[in-house]
Amino acid sequence: MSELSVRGLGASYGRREVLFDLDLDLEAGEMLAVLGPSGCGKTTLLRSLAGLHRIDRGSITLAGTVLAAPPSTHVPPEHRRIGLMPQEGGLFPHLSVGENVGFGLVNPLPHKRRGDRVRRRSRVEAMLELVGLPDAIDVDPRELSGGQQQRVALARALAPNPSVVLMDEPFASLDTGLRSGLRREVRELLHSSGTPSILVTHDRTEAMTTADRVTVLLDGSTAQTGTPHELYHRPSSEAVGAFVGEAMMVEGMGVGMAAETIFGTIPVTGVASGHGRVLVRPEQLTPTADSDGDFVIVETVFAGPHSLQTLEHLTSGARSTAWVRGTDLCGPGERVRVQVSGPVAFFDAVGVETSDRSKSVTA
Ligand SMILES: Nc1ncnc2c1ncn2[C@@H]1O[C@H](COP(=O)(O)OP(=O)(O)OP(=O)(O)O)[C@@H](O)[C@H]1O
Repeated sequence: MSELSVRGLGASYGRREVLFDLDLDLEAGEMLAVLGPSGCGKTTLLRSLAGLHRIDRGSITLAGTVLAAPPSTHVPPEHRRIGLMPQEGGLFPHLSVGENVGFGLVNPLPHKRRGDRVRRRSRVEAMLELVGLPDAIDVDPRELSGGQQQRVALARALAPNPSVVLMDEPFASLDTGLRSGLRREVRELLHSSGTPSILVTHDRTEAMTTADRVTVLLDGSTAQTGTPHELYHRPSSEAVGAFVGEAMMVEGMGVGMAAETIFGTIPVTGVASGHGRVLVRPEQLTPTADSDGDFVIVETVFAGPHSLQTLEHLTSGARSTAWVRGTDLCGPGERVRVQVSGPVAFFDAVGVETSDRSKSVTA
């Protein structure tokens, strides 16, 4: 059974519907990324899970307990056992680091607070130790770097021992170098504490390199859920394929386990028939100098370890791009033949991926 299960969730602002019929499952101990473009409803989803936004339809269940199922059930945020790590940390500037981390540990009933102080301090110390800031308890959070503030925010989210941690673009304000280091750190911390988590992001690299599985949210609904590898190599639609990585859509004629394209006959991930399109990634193309080749190099852009070449198909004029390695590359005007290292995903005329296996990972 999933730790957190969302079924048919609908949410709106006034009469404007933002989330539609959304399904999502978070398994015990995993990190799930919710990846989607700006405005697709990611924050609304997190706020709905945390109980800060009332949903219109569907249900949210945590470890077998229904948290929301309108119109009858709406468990308030403080009773959900869900930790929230907002964008930019959201630390209280008038409280010390220790007071921030201990904020959710104060018993709201005054007569139950006796003995709490010692327990609370020891929990705060343990959390600060966990996130690598053991000496920061009395520090003013404004004196910390962006990365340190995010670690305090994680300590605060974990302190009440939540069943799930939700993170809303937690690394967005950090510079690139710090971001990838902290991503790895947070991932390891959450895995070692065994707390399942949801990471909301519009950054596909962040989602694909950090999470165990990724849910792609497009236009307010789940487009596909799978491992990063599944989403990249077996996207269920052209839109998902293009959203998770650089992609070219090339006309093709399905002929069983392969498709005929301008690159020749390429193996496909499923079974293909009729007219459709294949999704080709730039790193799958290998141009080789050949005076009889079907393609001509239009441009080569040096980009460090790889160069990006633009190729034009001589007969159709169709352009494609290839990531190529090496220093002795063909230059503009040179003829090349192009090999594709398949298999590639084939989409039929209505844009649906034709492999049965990919459908099994589609939410
Ligand atoms: N309080 C609000 N009232 C009305 N509309 C809102 C409100 N909050 C968000 N919206 C709208 O709901 C839609 C989804 O917003 P949401 O913030 O959930 O998207 P998002 O995917 O998190 O975007 P971003 O990545 O830019 O933060 C957007 O079109 C937004 O304009």
